[in-house]
Amino acid sequence: MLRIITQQADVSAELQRICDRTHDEQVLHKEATVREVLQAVKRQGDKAVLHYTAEFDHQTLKPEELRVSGSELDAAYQQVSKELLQAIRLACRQIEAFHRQRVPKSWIHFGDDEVVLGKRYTPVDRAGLYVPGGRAAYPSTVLMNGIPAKVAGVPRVVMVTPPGVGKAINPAVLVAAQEAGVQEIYRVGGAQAVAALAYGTETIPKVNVITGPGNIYVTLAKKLVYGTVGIDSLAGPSEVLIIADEHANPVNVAADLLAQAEHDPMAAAILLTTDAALAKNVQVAVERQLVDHPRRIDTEKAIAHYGLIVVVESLEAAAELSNEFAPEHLELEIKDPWSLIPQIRHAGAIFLGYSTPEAVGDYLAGPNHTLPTSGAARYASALGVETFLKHSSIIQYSQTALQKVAGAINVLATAEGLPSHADSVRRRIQQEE
Ligand SMILES: NC(=O)c1ccc[n+]([C@@H]2O[C@H](COP(=O)([O-])OP(=O)(O)OC[C@H]3O[C@@H](n4cnc5c(N)ncnc54)[C@H](O)[C@@H]3O)[C@@H](O)[C@H]2O)c1
Ligand SMILES: N[C@H](CO)Cc1c[nH]c[nH+]1
Ligand SMILES: [Zn+2]
Repeated sequence: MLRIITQQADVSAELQRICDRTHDEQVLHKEATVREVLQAVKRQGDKAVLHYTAEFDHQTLKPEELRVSGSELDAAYQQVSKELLQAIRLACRQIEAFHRQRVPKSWIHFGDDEVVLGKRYTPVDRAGLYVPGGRAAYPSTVLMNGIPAKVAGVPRVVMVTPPGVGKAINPAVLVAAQEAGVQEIYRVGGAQAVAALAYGTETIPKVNVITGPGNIYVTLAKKLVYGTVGIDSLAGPSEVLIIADEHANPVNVAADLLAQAEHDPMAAAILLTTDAALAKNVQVAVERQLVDHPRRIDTEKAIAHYGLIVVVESLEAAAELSNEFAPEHLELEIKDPWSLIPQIRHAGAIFLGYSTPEAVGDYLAGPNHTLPTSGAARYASALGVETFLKHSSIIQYSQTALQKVAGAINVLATAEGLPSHADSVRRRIQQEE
């Protein structure tokens, strides 16, 4: 049952508990498992990858089966319906159109005294995309990761995803990969997949950046390999926070809460509402919608542990609580959503109005659905083209320009106790004189 509390109760502490669910003490034993997997893959390569695939995914693979073959890729097109292929292609077009807007561009500025300054963007050489596959198949995540990587111009893009029953990968995932231009796919998931991408194995190449969402094991692994490789953000178990007023439809609000809760027993679903009657009606609607839910057990777990309805005093109070939580997805199911926007400071994606279910963003609105969770939206953002790019600063000085700043550099270098810095400038000035 989805709990209802009022704002008088210690709401902030309760929201913090839900927010911290992936980095609290209860996940420490999972972190120990992940550390063990990372170390083993680093030392033993494919052997460890295959061992953990047998242990956690219950699939016994030979090393040569790790990479998805060309014939399996071709066959996938025969296994998906025409409607699914059309939907994937529509999503592709919309996601690509969105991500092509405002791609960071290199720039150069020619200033006085022949000083040239700028930034030069270059893609990483190799990117590794993690596509989840434990509890559901995610062709949409293939597109959300593969398309920005291709738009960024990454020369080698590889994808990992867990093997399903009979070692097979969901054909929709394989079709989505090909539509996004990704051909190099390995059947491995969890922490062992992240480790393989971070350290490289005999079969799986080491990459420069690992992107993509995943469950607690994947997210902890990404956190631990950060530094050896870059990562997009900590995009862990899904979450939604809905701010709703008395005009919101309780059945729709309930459906949106369940749409995130159904991802994972560690998913979070929170409603902040100014209307006590709506709170009760949503609670009832959630129960009803759970009755025949095909993913009932996991979804109920998420709702029981990380679900909450709070009756708040005002929309402003709701916005403040939402900022404390910093949700992955924020829905504003209120009459004038634009009026609340200035108060929203931290959210991965914001969905405005009664007719914008979060699912539209999950699949095909265009913006990326790989988003920071567990409070990471306070400092991180959606995956984007820039995730696959880095920039080098460009600096060129003429002799005249150097002469003008030599004195100041000398003072700064002396203050820092770094004489060779000062010397490297002074020598050039003296050479000219
Ligand atoms: N934040 C985002 O942007 C976003 C987007 C899409 C999905 N998601 C989240 O991605 C996740 C997908 O999770 P999933 O489980 O379906 O797929 P997954 O691929 O993330 O995880 C499955 C893998 O977890 C590993 N694993 C499972 N149990 C284990 C155990 N006991 N010990 C060690 N490893 C274990 C297995 O190796 C398996 O391959 C969900 O939490 C969903 O909410 C987040
Ligand atoms: N809601 C997920 C992000 O938390 C993305 C997704 C993919 N498919 C369905 N939903
Ligand atoms: Zn979703």
